[in-house]
Amino acid sequence: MSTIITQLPPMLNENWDAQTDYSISNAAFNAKLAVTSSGGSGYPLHIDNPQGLTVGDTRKLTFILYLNPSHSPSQGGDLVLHLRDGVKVSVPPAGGSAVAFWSDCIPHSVMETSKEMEGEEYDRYAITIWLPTDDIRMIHDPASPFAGLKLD
Ligand SMILES: O=C(O)CCC(=O)C(=O)O
Ligand SMILES: [Fe+2]
Repeated sequence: MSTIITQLPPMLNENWDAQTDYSISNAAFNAKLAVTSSGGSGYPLHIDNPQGLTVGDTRKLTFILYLNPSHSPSQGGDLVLHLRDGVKVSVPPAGGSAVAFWSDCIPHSVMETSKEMEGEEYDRYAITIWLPTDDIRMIHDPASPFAGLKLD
């Protein structure tokens, strides 16, 4: 995990162009390992950083790594990104897959995990790392093409 935290910001920052320099910080804001058991609750629709600078929250990028090597679609627990024009993108929490999205504007939800099947317990493991920006103008930037995705 520390490898992700140290290598992701420089990797991303090398690839912005002049107009979209999101200046992802080398300082990880926070990280969590979430474990949801079979038949566990999901997350309702939310934005990770809805209040931003009003509460001093500079989180810009949410990076999630899933650790479920034998995941099957019937186990549920998909992350759903709610994009513009009603477009939804489902991300199954399959082991080894990772997803990144803007913490300050992309609404997302997580489907409930299915009840245990044939006596088999299913735990859903997700590591989330939130990366702040060093350029606070990037938080809730109205010029961002994603600005319209924010739910108030
Ligand atoms: O575990 C996931 O797929 C997403 C979790 C999430 O949205 C959150 O912790 O804010
Ligand atoms: Fe979230």
